[in-house]
Amino acid sequence: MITMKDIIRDGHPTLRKVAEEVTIPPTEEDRAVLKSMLEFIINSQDEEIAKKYDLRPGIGLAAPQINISKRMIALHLEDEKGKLHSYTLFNPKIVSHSVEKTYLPNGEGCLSVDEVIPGIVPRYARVTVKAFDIDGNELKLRLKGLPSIAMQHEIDHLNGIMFYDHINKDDPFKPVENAFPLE
Ligand SMILES: O=CN(O)CCNC(=O)c1cccc(Cl)c1Cl
Ligand code: NI
Repeated sequence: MITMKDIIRDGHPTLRKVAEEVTIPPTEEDRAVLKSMLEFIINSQDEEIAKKYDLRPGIGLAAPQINISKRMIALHLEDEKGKLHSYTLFNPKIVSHSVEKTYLPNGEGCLSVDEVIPGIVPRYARVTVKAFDIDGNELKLRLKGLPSIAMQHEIDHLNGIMFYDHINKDDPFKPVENAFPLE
């Protein structure tokens, strides 16, 4: 099982690389790694397991965070309507997005960043994503709200981008044009 010791931290070069596309159909090994990434996220949200293994909670994980520079991500979160969004994806790609932007009022965090970095992280309010599922089938997702924000945070990891790269360095809480707080 993945634990915090497997997660690389800011400064590790892999976090700033553009990850390689996964060959489709995926190998058994790629499938096993992706499943273990989802398992970690679910474990990190389980009070007992997280306490037992000292896991920091997360709603997503990208393969570069476990030093695997491949385009694989896992997400496991509920949206504002209580709908579960649980995804294990290969080669996710944003194919279209809203002009409107949104951001989490309390900012974002990252398992690969040990310190809290406050500030507005502008994200597209809505995204359409094409990807391949755990079996190599192509799928299309239309997301808004927290699922949309988390998807963008994870796809950024595949392109060597960290959430704080989006924060205004001069004024972290400066209003962003056409961006509205979530909730
Ligand atoms: O890349 C994934 N992580 O670093 C896992 C830890 N961060 C989070 O769960 C998290 C927290 C707040 C906002 C967003 Cl969008 C995310 Cl994703
Ligand atoms: Ni992250």
